Amino acid sequence: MTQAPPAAALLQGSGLPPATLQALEKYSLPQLQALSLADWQQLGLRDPIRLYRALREVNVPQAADCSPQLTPQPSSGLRTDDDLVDLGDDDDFLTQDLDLEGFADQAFTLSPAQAAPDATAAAAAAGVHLLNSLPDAPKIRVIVRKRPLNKKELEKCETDVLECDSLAACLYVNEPKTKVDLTKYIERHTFRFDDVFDENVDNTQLYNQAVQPLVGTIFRGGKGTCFAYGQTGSGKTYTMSPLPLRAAADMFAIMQQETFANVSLHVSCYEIYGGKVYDLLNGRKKLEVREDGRKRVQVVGLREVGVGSLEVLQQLCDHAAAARSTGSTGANDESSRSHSILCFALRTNNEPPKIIGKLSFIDLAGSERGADTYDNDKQTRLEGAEINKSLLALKECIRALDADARHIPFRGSKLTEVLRDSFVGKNARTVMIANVSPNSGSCEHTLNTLRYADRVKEIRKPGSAPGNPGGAPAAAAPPQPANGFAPEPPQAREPLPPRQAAPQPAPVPVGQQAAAAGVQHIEECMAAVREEMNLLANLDGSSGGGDIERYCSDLSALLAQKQASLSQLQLRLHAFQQLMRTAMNSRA
Ligand SMILES: Nc1ncnc2c1ncn2[C@@H]1O[C@H](COP(=O)(O)OP(=O)(O)OP(=O)(O)O)[C@@H](O)[C@H]1O
Repeated sequence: MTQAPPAAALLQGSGLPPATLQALEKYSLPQLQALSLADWQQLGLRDPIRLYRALREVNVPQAADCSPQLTPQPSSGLRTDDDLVDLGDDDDFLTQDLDLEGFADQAFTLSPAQAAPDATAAAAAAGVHLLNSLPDAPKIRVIVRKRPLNKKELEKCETDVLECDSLAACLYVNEPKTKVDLTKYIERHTFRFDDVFDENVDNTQLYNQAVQPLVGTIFRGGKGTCFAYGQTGSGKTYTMSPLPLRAAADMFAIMQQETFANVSLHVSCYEIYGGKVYDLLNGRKKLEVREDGRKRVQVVGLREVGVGSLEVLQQLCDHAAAARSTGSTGANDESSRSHSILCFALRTNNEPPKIIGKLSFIDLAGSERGADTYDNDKQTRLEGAEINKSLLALKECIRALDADARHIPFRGSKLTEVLRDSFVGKNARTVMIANVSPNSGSCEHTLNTLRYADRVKEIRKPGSAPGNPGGAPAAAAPPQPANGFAPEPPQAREPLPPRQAAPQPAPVPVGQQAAAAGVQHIEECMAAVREEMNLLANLDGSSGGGDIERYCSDLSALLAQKQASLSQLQLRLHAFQQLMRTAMNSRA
């Protein structure tokens, strides 16, 4: 313990209770500064929020010594001055509409100093150029990434069932099927997204094309969210893990310009596992999610760390990755069963600090859960049901956001609850990356992933460009940022055709088509039963009124789906009967 002057002496008259001041006799300001609110609580310091505010009022020197470490802390190069931030309790730190005060009137142009030909000016100029070159991101962008066949799949002589047409942003799935007479055939499904990346596209290309525009978004006072969805082993982590570093490199470059001299980058990282939230930068500390008086959801006590370099960020990412939990399931031994969320915040350095932009990267849990329902114990089943619930809720929220719906069902899961702040607001932008495996053995899961992604964006009417949902007129397009920066318009793509996920049957005789329709119906029924079982398993975990209400509404949605499927089958059968009659009449 250091012999520096006790914090108590500097905090006399700050309004802190005598008991707290007495406890502070043991600590210096730098020591306190190096700890989080949670650490203070562990040290027995009462009322940490008041303490934090009192510390803000005194001229707190930079932390030179981080001695009383209670929890694992990434060490070298860390800026600890903002470790004390508690997103959950201080309103100054989270604003519904991000605060661009001080930036609002500034155009991103070179100052005379920046125009001077020295290294600093050149870096600043590069930052200006980079920001100006980033187009505004569309409101919701859905892309698909196919991974290559892996060694194991090649050894098993599995075929590649995916064909990508990147120019047309189309993906074709050649699904191997068996007819009722046991002959084999291929059913071809066509999907179209905002972008389709084949196995030759590397992480750099993916970042530049799909994710980098989000960096521009956050420097213009917006919020960016990028998440990866897909079955276990489809490449979510491979895709997501380099993105934060690449984004941070661009952020640091942009921050070289004078306009952002007073802005610094901060990161937090947490995991949602079984509906509970764990801090990945604070020894997997369990965190509570609460709604504050202004109905804003806060992750209380989440540790946020100032990041001054890519090296430090790399260390933090490694630390978080190691802390992320994996479980063993019947579906995959190394399956990741949690959602991990890494969140960047751009803050001003003045007091109180203001957030000017937020960027979140989410590596979702594996989307496949059917196998868990049968193969594993109750705990695993419950986890699977929780994951299903959150993925369903996520889809519904994005669909509602894209449709500018008045009610967004954020309360549907913990995941959507904590993401609410990232999704809402006129300058919120989302990129969904659907990862798919190419092997024939994964065909069913691949189709499920593509249908999920397709549903996320299906409600955009033909004629509406990405980011301009529902074919709304130009006046309803995302507004210009307040800072005067004029972004390039989102890249125009020809209007999306109506939903194309419905299987296109190969030209086979009418009788076989009818049988195939029957088989498809059986498969849909089985999927619905599995879904119902998941809902029930989930209900099993608790008997709260909210859960029962959710169960009823989920089940009711499922039943509606079943009814629609039955009606569709009846229509198809009727059409087949007509065709058969016509054929028989023409023969007679
Ligand atoms: N585009 C790609 N190019 C080359 N290899 C890839 C690609 N995508 C994934 N892989 C490889 O495939 C394997 C599985 O990828 P990854 O771990 O990212 O899957 P995941 O979807 O995150 O799975 P989980 O849900 O279990 O975490 C890894 O060995 C990874 O290196």
